[in-house]
Amino acid sequence: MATARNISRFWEWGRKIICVGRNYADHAKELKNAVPTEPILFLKPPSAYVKEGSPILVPLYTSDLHHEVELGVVIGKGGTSIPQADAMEHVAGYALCLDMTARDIQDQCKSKGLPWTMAKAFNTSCPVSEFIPKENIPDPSDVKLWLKVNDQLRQSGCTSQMIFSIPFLISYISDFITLEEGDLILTGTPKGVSAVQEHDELQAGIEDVLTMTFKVNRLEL
Ligand SMILES: O=C([O-])CC(=O)C(=O)O
Repeated sequence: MATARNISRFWEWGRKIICVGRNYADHAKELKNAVPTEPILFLKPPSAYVKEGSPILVPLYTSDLHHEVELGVVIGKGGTSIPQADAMEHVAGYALCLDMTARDIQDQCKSKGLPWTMAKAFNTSCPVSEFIPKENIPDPSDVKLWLKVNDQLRQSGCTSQMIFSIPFLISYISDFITLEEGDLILTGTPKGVSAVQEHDELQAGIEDVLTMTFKVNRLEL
C-alpha cells in the first residue's frame, strides 16, 4: 500500500502526456515490430511525472524495466483540429523525457491484445528535464538525443529520423484529443532501448542544450 510519504515523492508536473510509439523505424525494427503507417498513440497520467532529484521507482510487478529517451513537446496554446501549418505556434517549448517501459508487461499485453497501461503509465514512468524554451531548440526536427546507463552509451539518435514530424503529430492528435496548455507530447524513441536495474544511474541529453540524471530505485511500500 502506498503511504503518504511515498506519494509525496511522485512529482506532478504539467497536464496530460500523449505518447507516440514506434516513431523511429530503427527502434520499431529492434523490437521486431512493423514500421507504422499511422501514429500509434498511448497516454500517461500526470502522476507519471518525476523530476531530477527524485528517483525512478521500479514497479514491483516487472523484472524488465527499459529506458526510452525522447524529445517532449510542451504545448503552450491549446487547440482542436490544429492545421499542420499552424502547429508550431502551439508549442511553448520542449523537455527531455524518458518513457520508462515495463517491457515484459508490454509483451504480455501485446500478445493478449490488451492496452499498455500497466507497462507505460505507472508512477515515475515519465522522468522529465526542466522546461526548455522554444528559442533554445530552433530546429526540433534535427537535434541529437542520447542516453547512458552507468556511463555507457545505450541510445544515440536524431529527431530527423522520426517517421511522423512534430507538426504532423500535433495536427493528428488535436483532431480527436483537444490539446491544452501544459500538455506534453512524447515523440518516440530511437534504437538502443535496454533494461535498467535498481541503483543504476541514467544520464540523458539533448546535444548542446541540456543533460539530466536519474537514479533507479525499487519501490518500497
Ligand atoms: O514501447 C515501445 O517500443 C513503443 C514506444 O513507446 C516507442 O517506440 O517510443
